[in-house]
Amino acid sequence: MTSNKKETIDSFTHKYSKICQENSWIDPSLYNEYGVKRGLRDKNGEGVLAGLTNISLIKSHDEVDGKRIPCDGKLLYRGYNITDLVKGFAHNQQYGFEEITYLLLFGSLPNEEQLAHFKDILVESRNLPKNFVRDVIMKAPSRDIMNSLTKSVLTLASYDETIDDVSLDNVLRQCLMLISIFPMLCVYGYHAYNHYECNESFYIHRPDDQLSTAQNILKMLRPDKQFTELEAKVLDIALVLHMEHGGGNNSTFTTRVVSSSGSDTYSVIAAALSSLKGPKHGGANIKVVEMVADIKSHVANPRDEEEVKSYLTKILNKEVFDRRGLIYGMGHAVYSISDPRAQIFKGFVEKLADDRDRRSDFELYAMIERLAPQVIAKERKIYKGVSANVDFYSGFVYSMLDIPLELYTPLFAMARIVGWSAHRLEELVNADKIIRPAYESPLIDKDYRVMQER
Ligand SMILES: CC(=O)SCCNC(=O)CCNC(=O)[C@H](O)C(C)(C)COP(=O)(O)OP(=O)(O)OC[C@H]1O[C@@H](n2cnc3c(N)ncnc32)[C@H](O)[C@@H]1OP(=O)(O)O
Ligand SMILES: O=C([O-])CC(=O)C(=O)O
Repeated sequence: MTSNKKETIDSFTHKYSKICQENSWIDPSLYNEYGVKRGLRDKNGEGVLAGLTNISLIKSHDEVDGKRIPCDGKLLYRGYNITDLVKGFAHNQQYGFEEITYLLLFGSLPNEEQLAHFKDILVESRNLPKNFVRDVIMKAPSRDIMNSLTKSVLTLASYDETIDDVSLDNVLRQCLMLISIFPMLCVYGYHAYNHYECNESFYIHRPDDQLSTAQNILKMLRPDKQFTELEAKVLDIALVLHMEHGGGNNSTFTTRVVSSSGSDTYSVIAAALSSLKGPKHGGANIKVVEMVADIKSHVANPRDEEEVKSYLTKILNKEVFDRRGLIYGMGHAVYSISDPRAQIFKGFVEKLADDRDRRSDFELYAMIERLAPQVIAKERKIYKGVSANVDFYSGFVYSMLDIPLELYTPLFAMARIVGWSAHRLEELVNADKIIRPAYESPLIDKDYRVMQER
């Protein structure tokens, strides 16, 4: 674009964005007047009921004498406590991602034979169309691997002759294919970016049919294909913790909404990915790591609580960092006292940090986790507690596995594709009704005026 053209457009958008701001503004008091729940949530954090699901259950409070009393967060996948599931496969020295995929999609834990067969099916489903890496992934590589993943998903639709068939067996086939190829789409997308934009060497390692999803991610990522058992097990747990979180989280609700219009699997998943990458949702894991780096580079003594507190206050007041006023990795739309997934991360992050010589970083994270709720409560009106969410420690864990920052949110997607798939199937089986909430409007009638009279 010539600099003249750019100036013309910039001056138009500068002027008209102010007009948009003025004409789009709705008096916040009208939300109360019309009984509209901002963000579809009550002030105490309870979401508007939008559906029923058997896939997972999230508990954040107890009902005592008709009152909501916040409690430690609890998450059940198909009725099983996430903490027990993780303990179960970790105790058996197994990888959990494939087993929990089976559980979330089909509703029950697999026996050995069912799991072995299911793993074979995932391997069989892991097929990229001929030359897809060359023709799609290597074209216009971007630092934003979520966008590159979305591009790949939408392009895959062109290779599917039954794209519009929303019968369950076809949708399940499409979902299994996406679940098994997401790691390739993300890791190869990163390699293309790293080569073309960062001048690094380009290599494509193929996944190994005998390895688990977590092992294959590390194998495809590393130049020498090498990783330790501990690294792969830690990544596997991280994947399991991110697989599913009810029907109401922003990306799964998007899955439900777009599925309800009758759209195809590729479009549904592209929409869910677009939701997940937002910094208030899955994109927060990148932001947390950037925020902690920013704190380290601006606070003279990161061990000094008062200095860290004062910097966190500046973040909240939009004076520093990305000036959005958010302390990333803290707070949740549902949980108040704790997010069980953050607790599980915390259970092993300290030991991992000691192993990796990152003790001082761990201490800073732990300090932020302790101070942020106090700072947020002081500066904002809090109706329920604020605590660390799943995104708080995940990025730190990935950094200790030497996973590049660009892949943090894509890793969330590689796991959540399973939850989205289960919800898409559940929506198609049960609801079969277009989702269409209502918007109240304070508009008044205006008389139309022809162009010459305006
Ligand atoms: C996988 C996931 O999606 S987990 C969430 C990942 N996102 C983040 O970590 C980003 C930081 N956190 C946030 O932005 C928020 O906590 C959210 C979006 C997750 C939840 O927001 P809400 O549902 O509005 O939470 P809640 O009702 O408890 O918030 C009360 C007030 O505190 C503010 N608040 C909550 N958490 C934070 C935070 N981390 N930083 C700054 N302000 C916060 C809210 O903006 C809200 O203020 P408002 O009424 O002026 O809008
Ligand atoms: O439930 C939410 O709103 C966000 C969340 O934690 C998730 O999707 O994992």
